[in-house]
Formats: sequence, structure tokens, C-alpha cells
Amino acid sequence: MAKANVETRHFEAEVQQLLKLMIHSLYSNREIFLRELVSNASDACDRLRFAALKDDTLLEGDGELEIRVEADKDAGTVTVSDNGIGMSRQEVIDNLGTIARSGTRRFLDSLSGDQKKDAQLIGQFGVGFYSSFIVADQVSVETRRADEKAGVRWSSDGTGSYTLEEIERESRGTTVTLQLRDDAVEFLEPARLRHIIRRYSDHIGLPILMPSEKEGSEAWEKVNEAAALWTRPKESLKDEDYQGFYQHLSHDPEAPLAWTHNHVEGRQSYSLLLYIPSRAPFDLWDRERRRGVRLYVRRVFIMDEAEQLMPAWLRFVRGVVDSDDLPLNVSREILQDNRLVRSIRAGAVKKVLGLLEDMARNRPEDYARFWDEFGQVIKEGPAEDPENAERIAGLLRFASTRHPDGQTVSLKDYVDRMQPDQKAIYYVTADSHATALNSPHLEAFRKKDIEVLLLSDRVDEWLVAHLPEFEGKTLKSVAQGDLDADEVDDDKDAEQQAEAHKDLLERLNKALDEQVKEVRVSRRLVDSPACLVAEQDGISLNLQRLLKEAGQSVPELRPILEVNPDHPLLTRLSSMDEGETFADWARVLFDQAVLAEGGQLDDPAGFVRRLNTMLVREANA
Ligand SMILES: Nc1ncnc2c1ncn2[C@@H]1O[C@H](COP(=O)(O)OP(=O)(O)OP(=O)(O)O)[C@@H](O)[C@H]1O
Repeated sequence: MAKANVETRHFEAEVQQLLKLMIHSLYSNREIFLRELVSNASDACDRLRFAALKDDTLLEGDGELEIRVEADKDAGTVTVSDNGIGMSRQEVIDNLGTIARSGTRRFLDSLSGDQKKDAQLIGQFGVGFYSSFIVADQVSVETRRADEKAGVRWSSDGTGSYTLEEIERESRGTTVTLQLRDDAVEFLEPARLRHIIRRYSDHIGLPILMPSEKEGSEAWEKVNEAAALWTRPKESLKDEDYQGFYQHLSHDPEAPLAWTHNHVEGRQSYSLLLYIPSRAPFDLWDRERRRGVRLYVRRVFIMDEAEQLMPAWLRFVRGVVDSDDLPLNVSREILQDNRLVRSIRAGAVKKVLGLLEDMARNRPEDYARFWDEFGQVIKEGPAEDPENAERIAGLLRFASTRHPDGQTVSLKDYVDRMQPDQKAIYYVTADSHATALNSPHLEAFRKKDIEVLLLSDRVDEWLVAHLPEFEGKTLKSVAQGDLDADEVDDDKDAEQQAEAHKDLLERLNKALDEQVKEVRVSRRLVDSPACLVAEQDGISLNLQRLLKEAGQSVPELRPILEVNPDHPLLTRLSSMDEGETFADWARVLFDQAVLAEGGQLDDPAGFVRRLNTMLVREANA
């Protein structure tokens, strides 16, 4: 090769940062470099196999995809090669000179600057190709893309720049050669390499070959199991196998919380291996982001992020679906509306439901962790998946007046604790936990020792709108419509009170005509002077606020103001003549009720002015 061909380029700044960090941090877990290289080789083979479905000339007559690992003691090198898709010159520049991969970016973002801690982090993340420099002081990559003639050699000592040159390369695919550092010669031992491959890469579905150990033999031997992990019988797999595969799949540094592995036979056959991660991704809220599940057809990788295989309310589930029945040339468009896909998805959802139910029953601590991470997404379920609403409802957890700290109460717990004559499951919605917990609407319920669920997640309004009942018990807001006999303060007879305070109510109705639909005597209040109530069939005040915030137009629904005539403020009001002072007090009463709901005042300055006038008058009295 003419040296004139050699081009020197600089790494992106972050790559330099990363490389420096890796080279200077020694740590116990550096053997992961091999896992990373084998994982890349396996991905490259998967991609070739997929591309060859459309154009089998890409295989160039060599369809036996495999990975070879070899140590050369004399040269001090370890080589990992594959006959996968390979890389073009531009791809080499893009992939091996920048930080393309989101996992590595996240890793960099999480660096603390403390070398010891950061070194541990690298071990957990595994930072892909660049981890070669943990054990090597010179790395070369020779590669030829399956549909190109010329090959490329990339070469670097990991200190800021790399060189590129065109090469002739007969075989398609990629060869990575590591010139080991003096302190990493242990990786020249074939036994050590075999051990690492079995430990981290046994689940890879391709053969990983190493030169035979037999004296004088030229043959290559398969080192790993080489059957895609999900195709293997459950009995033959250990937790470590599942965890290793999860890492390969997700690059999540944490072990998964749970998994379910099934081979389904019947009208159609497929395998499922689905994982619940331990931690929510940062973009969990994005309903479009379903990176979840990989689709294979008869062991051939078809696509990542097959969003049709999981509903949005399970978008955090990761894993593999391998169908025996879908066509190999299946596209995203076909997946959109395919009977087989619908039935696989239904089956997958049932398996995940079963997994979560089992975790809730038998591993309550893990379930609590799961709920903290993913509960809000599960709450989208009943609306989205009416067919499974009852089972999803069983998985829900809420805070309640009895257990206000954290979301731990299931609907089943609630129902089991209901008062003998209690008919409904009561809840209050608010935009914060404190607002819910201190809502005046709870007063009568507290007095009668009726538990109320405290709902303050944004999704809760959406949830209760689609969950009318659980085990035959209606879910009912404490802040909407009239209350039933079992819910009210028995000491109060509303009709009698309404009659007794007719005059006051009339005057309040007149004073607050613009603000409220009606002023009436409350049976909910014990200590507070007033509260707002929405109509039974209308939308709740909290939801009205949420919709407004989201920029949606909401019909102007005026609330009902309920007052507690026994409260001293009301007593005082009833003895007051109509006039400016009465109007101010009435308005303050209303504004307070809005505030207690967590609402926004239309005219906050007016509220302050009126309140101050009242206070000054009191002070001077
Ligand atoms: N053996 C290979 N054959 C073909 N392309 C490769 C090979 N090794 C690496 N690459 C390319 O280089 C890119 C960067 O590799 P790196 O290991 O740094 O991250 P990654 O494998 O992309 O991470 P992830 O596994 O999260 O996708 C890969 O995405 C791939 O496009």
C-alpha cells in the first residue's frame, strides 16, 4: 500500500476525553472489551443477514456468518473478526471517530470527575468499540462493506488521532486487531479468552470460533453455545445468562428487575423473551418512543424498536419476539395491520401482566420499585387497553388517606378495608399530593373514617375517566356531584340547614353570581368554611385546569360553591348587611376555596386587596 494514501484525522473532542479516561483508569473489569467487540461483530452479521433478504448477492456465496477470535502470542495481538456487513470509509469515520452511540453519550454525561468512580462506571456501561483501548495501545480495524470493492484500514494508538487508508481486502466484514499493552498479556491465553466468551457472549446466536487447542490442528472450534438465547429451553438457562443477554440487548448497566421467557405453540408459534428494566429511561414520557422489542423471524433479525409488538402503556418493556409465521420480508407497514402481529402482541401483553402480577404477589419490594419507576405509564393502560383493564386495575397502586406516603395501596387492599355500608371507592384528584391530602373535601370522610385515594399524577384524571369500577365497586370523586348517605356528616341535615340559612344562601348566590353556578349548604365539610364541587357528570375542576394548561379549550364550567354554615366565618357573614363588605367577604370565601383546590385565582391582586381590607378592619375594630 502506498503510504501516500494515508490520511490522519482527529477524534471528536469527547472521544479523546473518553479514551484518556479509559486508558488511565485501570480496573478489575477490563475483560469486557471482548464482550463489546463480539457484540459489534454479532450486530454486523445480523445486519448483513437482514440486508441479504432483499439482495442475496451481498452474501457473495458465503452465508455462514461467524465470528473468529484469535490470539497471537508472538505478535502480542488479539484479533476479533467477522464476516458481517463491514463498513464503508464514511461509516468508519462516523462510527470510529465520533461518539455515535447514545449509551456512550449517557456514560459521558454521568461522569463525576472522580477517577475511581468513573472507572467503575465504564465497567458497567461497557463503552463499545473504544473499550479496546483499555487493553491495547494500538488498535487497527480492517473492513470492507459487503456492497463495496475497496476496503479501509483504521488505525490508532488512542491518543487524539487516527489514520485511514484504502486497502485491498478480499473477504467482506471486519477484523479488529488489538496490540495488547504490556500489562494485558493475560489476554493472549486462549483459555482466558474462551472463558470470557462463555461468560459474556454465550447467548450470541452465531458461532464464535477459536483455533483448536489440539496440537497441530488447523481447525477452528466453536466456543459458545451459538443458539440464540431465546430459542434455548428455559431449564438450560441460568439467571446470569438472562442478565447477560439483557445487557447485550439494552446496554443498561443495571440488571433487569424481572423477565419472562416463553415458547408459544398453537395456531402460530413464537418465542418471547421480555424484560422489565430496573430504571425508567429519561424519555419514558414520550409515548412515541418505544425502543422496546426486537423482532426476529425464524431467528433472523428483522428490526429494532418494533413498536407494534407492545402497546404504549408497556413501552418500557425490552426484549425479543421471534415469530415462526411472519414473512421474512415483513416491513413496518405490514406490521401495522397484521393479524399475526395483533395476536402476538395480545399474547405478549398477557405474559407481561402475568409477570407483574407475580412480582406484586411474591416480590413486593421489587414491585414497589417497579411502581415508582413505571407506575405512571401503567396508569395509561385501562384507557388504552379496555380488554385488560380489570387486570391492569389490579396492578395499580395509590396513595390514600390511610397510607399517604408513597403509592402503595392497591384497589384490592382498599376494597378489603371498606366500611360495611360503604358503596364506592372514593378518590380525590389534585395537581399535587399536598393539595390532595389537605383537600377540604376529605373532611366528612375523615370523620367517618372512610379511606380516600389521593390522586395527584397528571395521568390520574385520564385513568379514572376510563376506570369506572373495580370488582363491582364504582370509583367516585369526593369532589363531584352529590354525596350519598354513607359519605356525609350525619350530624347535618342538608335540607333543614338549607332552610335555616335560606337568606344567607340567597345573598351569597347573588354576590357570586359571576363566579359560581350555585351556592349551597355542604354535607362534606367539617372544619373548612367552603369548598368547590363539580357536577357529577361534568369534568372535574382539576381536569379543567390540566386541559387549560395543555392549551386546550375548555368550556367555561362554573363550579358549585358549598359552604359550611356552622363555620364562624359564615355565622359572621349571615349577620352582616348586604353591601361592599359582604361582597368582599363572599369573594374571599370563594377565592379561598379555589386556592384550597390547587387552582389559580382569576384576580390574585384583587384577592390580596380584599383580604388586607378585611384584616385592617379587624385590626381597627
Ligand atoms: N465489527 C463491526 N462491523 C461493522 N460495523 C461495526 C463493527 N464494530 C463497530 N461497528 C460500527 O461502529 C459503531 C460504533 O460501535 P460501538 O461499539 O462504539 O457502539 P455500538 O455498537 O453502536 O453501540 P450499540 O451496541 O449501543 O449499538 C457501531 O454502531 C457499528 O455501526
